Amino acid sequence: MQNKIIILDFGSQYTQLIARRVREHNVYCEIHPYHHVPELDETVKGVILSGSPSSVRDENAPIPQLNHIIGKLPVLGVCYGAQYLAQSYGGVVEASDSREYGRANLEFVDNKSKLFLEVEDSSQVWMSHGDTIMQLPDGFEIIASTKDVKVAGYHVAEKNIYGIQFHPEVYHTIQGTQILYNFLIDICGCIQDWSPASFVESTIDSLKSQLGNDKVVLGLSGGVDSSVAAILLHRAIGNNLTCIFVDQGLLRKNEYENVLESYKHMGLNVIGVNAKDLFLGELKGVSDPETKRKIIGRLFIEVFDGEAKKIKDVKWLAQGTIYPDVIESVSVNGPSVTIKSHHNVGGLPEKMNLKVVEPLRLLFKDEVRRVGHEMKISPTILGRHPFPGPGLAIRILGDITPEKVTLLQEVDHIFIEGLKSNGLYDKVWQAGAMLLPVQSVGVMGDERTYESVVALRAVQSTDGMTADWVHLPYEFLSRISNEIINKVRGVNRVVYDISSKPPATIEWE
Ligand SMILES: Nc1ncnc2c1ncn2[C@@H]1O[C@H](COP(=O)(O)OP(=O)(O)OP(=O)(O)O)[C@@H](O)[C@H]1O
Ligand SMILES: O=c1[nH]c(=O)c2[nH+]cn([C@@H]3O[C@H](COP(=O)(O)O)[C@@H](O)[C@H]3O)c2[nH]1
Ligand SMILES: NC(=O)CC[C@H](N)C(=O)O
Ligand SMILES: [Mg+2]
Repeated sequence: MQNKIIILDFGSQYTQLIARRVREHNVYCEIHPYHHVPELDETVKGVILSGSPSSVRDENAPIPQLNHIIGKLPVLGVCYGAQYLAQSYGGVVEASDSREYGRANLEFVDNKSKLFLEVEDSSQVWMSHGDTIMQLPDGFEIIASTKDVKVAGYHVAEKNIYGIQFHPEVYHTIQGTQILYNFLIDICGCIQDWSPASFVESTIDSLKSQLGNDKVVLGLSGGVDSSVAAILLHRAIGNNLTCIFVDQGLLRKNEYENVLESYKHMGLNVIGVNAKDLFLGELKGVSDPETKRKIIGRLFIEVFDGEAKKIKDVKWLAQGTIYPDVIESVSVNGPSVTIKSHHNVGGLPEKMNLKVVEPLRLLFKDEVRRVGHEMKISPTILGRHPFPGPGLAIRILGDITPEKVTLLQEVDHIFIEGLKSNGLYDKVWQAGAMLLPVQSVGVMGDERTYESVVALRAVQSTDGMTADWVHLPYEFLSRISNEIINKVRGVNRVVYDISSKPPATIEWE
């Protein structure tokens, strides 16, 4: 990779989207919190400042250190980023009556400006701001306006700064892709060298030099991420890699056997560990979601550690951690908050004997799949729905018992097999069932029942960061609901989750 873009995050809900759009142009980028601007080397070609829920007028408004950037690299400020730059050079930003949320059209656009080459005169853009740049500092030139807002875009030639009030990263900004292309390629001079093939090559090289002749154990789950990580590592260090698949007692029905079987022909060295009693024992009576996650994270590491000791001289633990796991788990991104502690990131114990290596830590799920495809991993593995490491523990709301696990495994099995046999599995990004800590009254065979409620969830997504519920056919839902209630003892009611993410999340805990 010869070049990259740095995105400074001020906590906008769209920061991840900026990253995705940049990568869609085959340009690698990294998100950093606004208060941890990384060292710049010659590979960094430009900087994008994100939007923010804060106002530049707030007393505690986020303020970045840009001294070593401005004038040296092209900078694009988006919304808050643009407002911040304008204000910091003496411009005026006010909470004005001309707030804009949603669609707007450019009334004026200087399409001779490098940023707006090819952008059409009345191009539709997407706005989301309450503050408005009322006055620009000297040397700032307006390059776009809307009906309500005079400064929808500006350029500072002397400092190589561009600012835009609208969001080029959202799909509703129709020419956002073009605008980002102009910034990345024409203004920053990036080479479009970020591709699955280049990722595979450069990752294998850097794994080789990072790991040398060291031994590594990898947590293998049968999922997409750890399978891709395993193949990358296997190509880099061969038999110094041992994969460990843990049955934490919270897997899907028959999952343990199926997964072990599916890895048989991949040339990997895989060890299966039955740790059901350990996990279920420590989780007994625990009902707080974050506590469950932390316990599970810790136990996984204990099991990996134990297995590593048996192999001797193991120095590293590899995991299939990907970008969303990191983003949601820790507030690495400064102002964005911890949503939930993914077991493999936020759930790790403070002290660890093994050093962690995570070759996919900077990728989104769809990128991981593309990398897997590049390495010719079987479509059956790459097409699997994601399944969280804590497994059914975060789908059983409240405390966990072996009986609840068995019940939910049966429900999940009926649902997933139903999706498969009806040709719906591949149309859904992720699906599963939740066991609610709720009993409801029913009537079965003329008798009163007082039994559990389960919720089915099926979502569409590209990267797990945002998701929408799938409009599964009523006919299908009706048959599945019947089958579950008829076959699974203890369930007398099935509901379907129709919430998107945000505001909900995919898993219920
Ligand atoms: N049962 C397990 N045994 C060993 N390691 C696991 C297990 N479950 C999860 N892990 C580790 O935790 C990481 C994160 O889990 P996660 O579910 O996000 O990814 P995945 O299982 O590899 O892929 P997918 O998202 O498709 O399920 C995995 O990549 C793997 O390293
Ligand atoms: O390995 C994992 N360990 C975890 O602790 C964890 N929590 C959520 N997930 C998965 O991440 C994606 C987003 O989930 P949420 O919308 O529930 O945050 C979904 O695909 C979830 O299944 C996890 N995966
Ligand atoms: N999307 C944004 O960056 C918004 C910036 C600022 N909070 C405003 O309302 O104007
Ligand atoms: Mg998984």
